[in-house]
Amino acid sequence: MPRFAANLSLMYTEQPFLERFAAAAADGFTAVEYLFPYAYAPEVLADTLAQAGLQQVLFNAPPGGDTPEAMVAAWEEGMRGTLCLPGQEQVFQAGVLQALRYAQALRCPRIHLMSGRMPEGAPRKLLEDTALCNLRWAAQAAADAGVEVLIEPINGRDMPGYFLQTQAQAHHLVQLVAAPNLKVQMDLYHCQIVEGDVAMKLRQYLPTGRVGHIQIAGVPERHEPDVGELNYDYLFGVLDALGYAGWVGCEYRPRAGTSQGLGWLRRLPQELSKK
Ligand SMILES: O=C(O)C(=O)CO
Repeated sequence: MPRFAANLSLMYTEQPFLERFAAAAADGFTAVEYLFPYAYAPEVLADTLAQAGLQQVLFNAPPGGDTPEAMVAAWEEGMRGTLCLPGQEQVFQAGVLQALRYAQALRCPRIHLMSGRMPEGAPRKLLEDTALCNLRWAAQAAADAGVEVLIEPINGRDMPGYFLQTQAQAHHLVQLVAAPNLKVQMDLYHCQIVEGDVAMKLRQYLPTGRVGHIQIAGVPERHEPDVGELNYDYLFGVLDALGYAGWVGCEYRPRAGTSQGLGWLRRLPQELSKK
């Protein structure tokens, strides 16, 4: 069975952020991911992880902005990364360097670079060239720090105009850059909304070795993975059959209480998550 990480941006929101770590550990998780660490000093987060006995497996580079306040403002204004944005290269690079500093302090092996929303009227080729240039730079900077960088296709219903929406688009960029530490973050929720055929997409892409992280949620409401149009018991079997050894991030909004909603996990025939 896969190894599951709690996503502390969407789960345990009943509690203040720093208390979510202990709550996840109390429910048996040994790993966490979340969107952004920048509102807290890295030492505070490292201590919180250590006290809860958790490992950090993923977080995002800044969505835009160059201070914690500006990053929050950028997110609230709808910025969803700068990877594909011409003219934002310096903001992109500063954000990656900031993320790598946190990754080292938190011993986190991978970071997600959000690709951004397409500016109206911008030619896709220009955005793709910008993304490629930025990815080459980021993969090298991250390799020097021993960290993987990920890009993720995200559905355009949740993020209208998002640059990367299909698995094929993300894998195309990863193949062009051809850096061993650049991979795709495959969120099965987004995959089902945009293109469907999820089991076959797993069978197509996992054997390439280009998928570095998986995330899950029920479709269409992004609740627990035991509700909605995807059959996750079946998909977890597909992951096992394909020998997927990475983490599966639980990036969903609990319907009515995070711990109360973990029945789907408790019913799985294995320890809750493995180191
Ligand atoms: O919205 C998502 O799926 C993300 O992973 C954002 O980082």
